[in-house]
Amino acid sequence: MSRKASENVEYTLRSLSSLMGERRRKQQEPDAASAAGECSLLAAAESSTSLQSAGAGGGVGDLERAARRQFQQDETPAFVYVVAVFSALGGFLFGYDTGVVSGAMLLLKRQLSLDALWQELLVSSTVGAAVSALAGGALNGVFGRRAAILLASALFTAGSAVLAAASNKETLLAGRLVVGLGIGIASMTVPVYIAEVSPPNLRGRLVTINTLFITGGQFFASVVDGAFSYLQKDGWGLAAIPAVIQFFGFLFLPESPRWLIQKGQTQKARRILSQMRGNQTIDEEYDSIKNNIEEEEKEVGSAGPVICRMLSYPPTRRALIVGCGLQMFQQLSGINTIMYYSATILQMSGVEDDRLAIWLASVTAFTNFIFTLAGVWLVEKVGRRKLTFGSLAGTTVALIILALGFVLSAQVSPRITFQPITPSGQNATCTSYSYCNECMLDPDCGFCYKMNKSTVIDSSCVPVNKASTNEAAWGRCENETKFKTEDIFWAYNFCPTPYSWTALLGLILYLVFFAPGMGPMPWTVNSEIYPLWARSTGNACSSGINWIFNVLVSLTFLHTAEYLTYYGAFFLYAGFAAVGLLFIYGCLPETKGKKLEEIESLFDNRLCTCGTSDSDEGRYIEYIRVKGSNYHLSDNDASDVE
Ligand SMILES: O[C@H]1[C@H](O)[C@@H](O)[C@H](O)[C@@H](O)[C@H]1O
Repeated sequence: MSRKASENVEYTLRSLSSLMGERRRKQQEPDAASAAGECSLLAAAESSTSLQSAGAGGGVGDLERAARRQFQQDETPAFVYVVAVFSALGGFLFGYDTGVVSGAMLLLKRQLSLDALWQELLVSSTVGAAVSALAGGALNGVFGRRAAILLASALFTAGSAVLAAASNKETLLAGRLVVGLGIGIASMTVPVYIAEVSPPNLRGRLVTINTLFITGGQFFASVVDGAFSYLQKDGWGLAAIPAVIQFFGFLFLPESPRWLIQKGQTQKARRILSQMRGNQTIDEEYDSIKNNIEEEEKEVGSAGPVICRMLSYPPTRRALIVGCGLQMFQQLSGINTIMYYSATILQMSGVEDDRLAIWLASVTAFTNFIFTLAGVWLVEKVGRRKLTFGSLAGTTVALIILALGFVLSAQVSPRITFQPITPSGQNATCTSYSYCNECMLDPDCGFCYKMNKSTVIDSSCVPVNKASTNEAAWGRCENETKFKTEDIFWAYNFCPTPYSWTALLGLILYLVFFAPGMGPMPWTVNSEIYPLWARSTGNACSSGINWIFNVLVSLTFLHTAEYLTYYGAFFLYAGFAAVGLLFIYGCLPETKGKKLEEIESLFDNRLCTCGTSDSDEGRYIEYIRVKGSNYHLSDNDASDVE
């Protein structure tokens, strides 16, 4: 801390309380000089007319508000937003390409007669993202953030073109792999880049916009899936449009000034930094970044692979554990299972029509998107730590409700009352089950039944048609168009239940709680907790962990459900989430409002002692540039401060 403090030579660091105390004292003195004195503290800001009049005429409250407005205006030139939005197109592509696969698969498995192995290969080709996210660290370090983003958008464009033109499964797989490589690079680079160009008071919000774009991409993909189901075409090629826009946009956008300073390109870095900060002087920020880089080099050295240096230097080792842990718990709390299987959960709630289920799945994606927007708003208000903790606590409760919905449904699971004769040569496993619940958990079987008012009658368990899970392989449910006219129902992967509303409630609550915190915060926090020399590598590792656990959790869901039942699987996720809560409580420090260069010191203490230093939260520090015009006011009122 003392090391960092010395960087701000021109700055006076005071607690807001003492500053406000001083202001109030002066305000109480009746002579006009007090108002003038007060204003002189702020008069260094370039256009301080409004402040002066507020200070002289209105009270301290008006003065504070005017100052806050003034400085917030000063610190956010539109250019930073443009840069953030162009970068976040990478998030949109990440969301679109991961989201579009489920709908596309429904069509493709018929058109190209894909067997289970090929379907799994195509879905899990995002594993390419894990590989490229890990490799993206070196790429970012050597060639810079801008080059990495350009490469990612080129890969997205090429991959989408291959997917759009693909007429066989091999070409599809190649296209998916290329897109997967793009997703991995974008997912680790974009948050880092946005964090590095943002002013501290907006950093959380701007990085969180990237996750907003991810969930926006997922929502858009679900709408495309719905629309394209009428056209019998898949919408994979569409991703090429934003990819091309991003590519051309980034040809004109600048490199991260922090990376440039690290590479010794100081003149260019200065120019870009001042472009990003509008009318602000950048000396302090520039010096602070530069000093920091030099000190880090002295302290940690520059020999050996970055990951080894990170692991042997306690603050970065701790940051890495926190970053990777957050990404792991994000995935272990089951977000992608919820997203991929939301249509099934909705079908359990009585939605019979496939197409309606696809449309309702876009309502799920929309909920995820809208509540991520709440996260964008909350991140600079309540801070990362409280937001993540509150979000995961709510997610845990929602998972328990979801699991209870499945427990109740299992208890009233319809009995199998009709035993059709298995045609010779066919597997008889399905017909040996006694309850729908057992039948539903076997991926080879489905439940065929009639309804008498609200009671299930004449029910049987029969093998599913391998080519289309909408029909049975033989028997009454063999022909989709025919059985629908005869009032016979087919349930694959679910059972009719009167408790479906509990699962539905759990699903909605899950998204409402997960989306503002656990969705975006792992990305946001990772973009800020590593010092510059370790930032690319730290983000590469944590993004890699995110992708590895993403693939693990989504691919194992059906098997987990087979062994543990649906409610077992959701209780398991709730258990992981509960462990995640302890981890966040103990280990995640608050980074809100801090300069990137200050954050390393938050990891100076032994890991998992954050919970004990909570009393520090709520004390806000204000930097005042005595000469010059940089000025930070915390978002919080003086009354928040002890
Ligand atoms: O932060 C994102 C977001 O929450 C997405 O909805 C999810 O699919 C991703 O896996 C996650 O990393």
